Amino acid sequence: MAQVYDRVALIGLGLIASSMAHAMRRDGLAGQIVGYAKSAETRQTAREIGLCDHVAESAAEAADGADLIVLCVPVGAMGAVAAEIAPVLKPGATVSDVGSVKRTVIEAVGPYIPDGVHFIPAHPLAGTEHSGPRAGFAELFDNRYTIIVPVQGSDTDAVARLSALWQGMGALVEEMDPEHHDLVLAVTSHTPHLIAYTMVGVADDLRRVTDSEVIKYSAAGFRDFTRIAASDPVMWRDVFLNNKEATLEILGRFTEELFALQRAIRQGDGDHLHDYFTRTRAIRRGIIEAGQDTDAPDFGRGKARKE
Ligand SMILES: NC(=O)c1ccc[n+]([C@@H]2O[C@H](COP(=O)([O-])OP(=O)(O)OC[C@H]3O[C@@H](n4cnc5c(N)ncnc54)[C@H](O)[C@@H]3O)[C@@H](O)[C@H]2O)c1
Ligand SMILES: O=C(O)C(=O)C[C@]1(C(=O)O)C=C[C@@H](O)C=C1
Repeated sequence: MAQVYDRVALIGLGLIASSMAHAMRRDGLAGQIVGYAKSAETRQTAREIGLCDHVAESAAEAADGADLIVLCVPVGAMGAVAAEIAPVLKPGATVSDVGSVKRTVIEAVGPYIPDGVHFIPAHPLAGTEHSGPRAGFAELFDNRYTIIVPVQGSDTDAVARLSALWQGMGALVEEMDPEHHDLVLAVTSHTPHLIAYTMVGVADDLRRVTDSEVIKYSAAGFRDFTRIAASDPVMWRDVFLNNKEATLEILGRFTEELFALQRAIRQGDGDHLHDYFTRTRAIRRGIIEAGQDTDAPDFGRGKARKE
């Protein structure tokens, strides 16, 4: 694929930024990649592994002269970074981000974007429990959705160009409005993470109390919970503080269902349990039959990735 942007600045050099750097290089999508992270240790690591063409000493130095600036920092840090880079943004440049929450990021960053600069928030629905500049890999976004969340008056050419970059990095691109994004992600990502954190905490408490080996002998499902619960605490603290309304709404519904199942177990109501599990099994099967399982070997064939 041809180059999409001349100079790309990545602010924050963790899992997502480093994966973007590898993916952009794999496909020659950027003429030059400049990076910056707050911690000197991270900047040093990025230099050692040759992650970018240049590692800057400030966010403003990285953003200066860039055609695309992508904010890859925890959601709670987006506004401060936007304030820092605002004075050096060149006319016609695009500022984007990869934050897991969209409405509060738009509120925090939007006011700093000068006239003549495009602001196009985005969110790749891809990740791992690892963080930092060594965690990235070029294939992270392959066949995964990236949600672009255009703000009012977003320039269509600038949106198309950013979409082309994400498609070049292997992603399937869709657009959503911020409120819808935050609600969908509260269901599919944020609340499930909270449940995993809770379950791992409960198991850990139990281990201490009984001195049994619940974690050592955990089966596959629980092992997945522990993987998710190993995710970066700063990132996830910021997700919940910034998607309060939607996660509280989904948690409320979750708790109601959980109480109903708890009552069914207590009362020996096998029909309730059987009906419930039959319904949830049908959901998984429906996803697979509809060809919506992005892990299926033939998913997205011919849609996004070039062979
Ligand atoms: N990890 C995931 O699964 C995942 C998936 C999609 C989107 N996201 C979002 O992407 C963003 C980055 O997540 P990540 O997983 O790459 O995190 P990470 O912890 O791997 O990296 C974050 C980076 O930001 C830097 N940083 C923190 N505050 C900063 C500041 N004020 N100025 C400059 N640099 C700063 C850190 O030094 C680090 O290099 C977050 O907003 C997160 O919500 C994460
Ligand atoms: O696979 C994982 O480790 C993830 O949790 C990735 C995951 C997700 O919930 O799917 C986590 C947060 C993001 O904003 C997007 C993707």
